[in-house]
Amino acid sequence: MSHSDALMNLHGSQIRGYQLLEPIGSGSYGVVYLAFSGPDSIAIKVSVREEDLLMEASVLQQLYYKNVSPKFFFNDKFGPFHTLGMEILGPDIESLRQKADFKFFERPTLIKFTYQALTCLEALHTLKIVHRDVKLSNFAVTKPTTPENRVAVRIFDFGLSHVYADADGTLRDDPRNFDFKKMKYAAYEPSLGCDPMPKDDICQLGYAVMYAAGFDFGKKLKCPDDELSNWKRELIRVPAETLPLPVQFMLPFYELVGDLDDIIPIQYDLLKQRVQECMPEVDTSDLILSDEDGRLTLI
Ligand SMILES: Nc1ncnc2c1ncn2[C@@H]1O[C@H](COP(=O)(O)OP(=O)(O)OP(=O)(O)O)[C@@H](O)[C@H]1O
Repeated sequence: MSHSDALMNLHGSQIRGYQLLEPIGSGSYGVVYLAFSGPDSIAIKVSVREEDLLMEASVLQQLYYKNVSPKFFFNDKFGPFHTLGMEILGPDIESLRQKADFKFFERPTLIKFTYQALTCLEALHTLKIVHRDVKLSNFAVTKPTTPENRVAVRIFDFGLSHVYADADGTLRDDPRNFDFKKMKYAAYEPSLGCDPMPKDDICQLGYAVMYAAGFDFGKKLKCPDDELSNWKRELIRVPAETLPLPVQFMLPFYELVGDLDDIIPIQYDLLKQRVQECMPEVDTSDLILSDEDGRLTLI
């Protein structure tokens, strides 16, 4: 059996006293299992990529008290695999988008998601860590705990993350040498070959929000490279003329994203203020995962 087949067939295995049940998600390099020990349930990611998993464990440890990511429980070896035990989250934002009417979120949901996702990125960037893989499927909501099913946005999957600077601000190289030019949804500057920086995470968040609003981002990504690159550049230069219709109402946010650079510190409060300005009546903390007859809707 190959390693990737074995990764999918760990049901019943015991890791650190937890019994693995069914896989609840999988990505390019890992499978995430639901695991139980008595009444406790957690998520365990099992992967063959040691370096990425160690990076992920380190980021989760640093974010433990920030309430922006799943809580870290352990990392360990399991035969040829590497494992990461963490708090179990609710559904990821991409699967919730797929379940939404017409496969896009209503405007208030977009505002709440963007606002809370910015809080997640701020916590990460404060640690001088850049995520580099910001997309809807790398955000999830917490498991609902209140009777009205209130949830909060969390960021996860730090396999591509990088500590981009030392405490004194000296920039650090990543020996893994990922080629972000090949990532179709890379922000404009990384798509030209520049190292991704915090502003690029926010730019990618802007793309994710367009997609969540119903813009056919998949089709855009299939454009020839030159056309795609021009569009990304124009989005920064003249957002009012370039923004797709479903997110025109968020122009104040996109204008500020277009002004970000790598020198001036990012003003997260101002970004969040701009998001709020787009719909002042929306309470950005009031995110609900409604469950009507088993149909999950993020509102
Ligand atoms: N803590 C968690 N709780 C619940 N589900 C999770 C958790 N972590 C990950 N998942 C699920 O597992 C899926 C895969 O996880 P993740 O994205 O971390 O794996 P990956 O191999 O790094 O993926 P990618 O190909 O995106 O890099 C996620 O989309 C999500 O549905």
